[in-house]
Amino acid sequence: MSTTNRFMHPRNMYRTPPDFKQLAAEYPEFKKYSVTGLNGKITFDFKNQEALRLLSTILLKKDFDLDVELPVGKLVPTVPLRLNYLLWIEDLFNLNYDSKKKIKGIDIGTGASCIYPLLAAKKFQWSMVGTDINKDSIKNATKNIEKNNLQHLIRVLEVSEWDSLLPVAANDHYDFCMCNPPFHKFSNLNSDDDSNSDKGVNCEMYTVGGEVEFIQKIIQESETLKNSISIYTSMVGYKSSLGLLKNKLKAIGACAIAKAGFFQGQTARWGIAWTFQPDIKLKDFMPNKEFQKMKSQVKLRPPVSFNISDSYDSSTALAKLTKLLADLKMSISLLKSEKDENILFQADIKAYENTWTHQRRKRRMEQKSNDNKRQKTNDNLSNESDDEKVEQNLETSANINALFAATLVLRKTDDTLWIDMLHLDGNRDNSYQLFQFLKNRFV
Ligand SMILES: C[S@@+](CC[C@H](N)C(=O)[O-])C[C@H]1O[C@@H](n2cnc3c(N)ncnc32)[C@H](O)[C@@H]1O
Repeated sequence: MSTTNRFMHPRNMYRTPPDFKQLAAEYPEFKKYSVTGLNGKITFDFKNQEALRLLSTILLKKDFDLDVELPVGKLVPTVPLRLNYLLWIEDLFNLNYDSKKKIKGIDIGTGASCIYPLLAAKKFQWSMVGTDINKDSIKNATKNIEKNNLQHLIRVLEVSEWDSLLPVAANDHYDFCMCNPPFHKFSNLNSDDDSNSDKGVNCEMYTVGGEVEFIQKIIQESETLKNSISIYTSMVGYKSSLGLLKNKLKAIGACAIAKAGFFQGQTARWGIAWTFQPDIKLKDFMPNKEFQKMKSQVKLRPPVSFNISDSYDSSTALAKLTKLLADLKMSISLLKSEKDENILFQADIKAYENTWTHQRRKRRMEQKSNDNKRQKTNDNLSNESDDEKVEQNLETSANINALFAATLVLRKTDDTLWIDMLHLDGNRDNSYQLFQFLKNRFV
């Protein structure tokens, strides 16, 4: 799993990226946009819109058996992001509904691809109404629905910019609504402010007040429609919009509000959901936060220990350990051993820089840099620049946060000397490297 894909939804099949080699072998047109490196690895040109169009078309066919036409000049929908959003909505239904319940939803601004209704119908058998203001998009969306024989589950509606965003008649009930709104404000047109955004035609990506105004309109309509839709949701393009929208929802008395983070490749998007039904539960999906929580839960770890070679007695081992720690420029605060005679040394240690890997190389480089400095000083004796001093100060202040901290213990049981590292906190790779470094010097 690549670093950027580990925050995808756990059920998102693209956590394991597509096998580009296999795609190039199966789809000859794919080769046009991929380059085979000397190591045989295939790299795909993700910046090229034509390449992305082809990739999305292939993935929809291969993984969902959907025949989809993505017209030139229209937004190219990337499949992993669309799936992340739908899977979160599915999570919300899993929390509230029994799995057999038939689900009915609205997709505001379905686009020329009609991607959300197609995926929702094919993958979950949800029945969907998609809306759009663009005639050509509606035409192409209809074509895509017919090509896949999904007319019994999907209907599209051409609406006007001035109509309500939610086409809900009196006595209608929908289980949810979703929306991938035009994110940008018209004032930002051509400002190139989001290099990650999918390239689409203007009305697909731009709207008068940007996404906040667009979603606020959904919020206002929801205030009137209330329980006619059980769960209201929208995708959010800018994280900064989330707070504003949440406040608005609190002000109108939404019973529950939840947020989501959709992370895929280099693109991050967010989601917001709300309900006016007190019996509906909502839950956040913030995979990056859960990852941070998991990391902090492994802070306290069992001791990592090794026993010291017989060639050391207590005093030579203690002398060597204190010298090593001093040479490694670690911060050491000695801890009282609570009268346990077997504990020869106990201290909280903190490392601010990695001084234990590539020691020989570092010594050589230090030597070289000292020689250069000496030469420079000789050339220009009293001319140490203020810039250099500033740089040194910056370096020191940048190191204020420790790389990791641990408690280090040297103890004796029977006739054996032990070193333990416990309560490891911070960068685990670095702390294990230090552990290995000490072990190599004592074993
Ligand atoms: C960012 S695109 C999303 C397209 C598609 N849902 C997707 O995810 O690829 C936004 C869509 O909203 C449509 N749109 C803009 N204003 C609208 C409105 N007032 N009512 C319905 N759709 C609208 C645009 O034409 C465009 O197709």
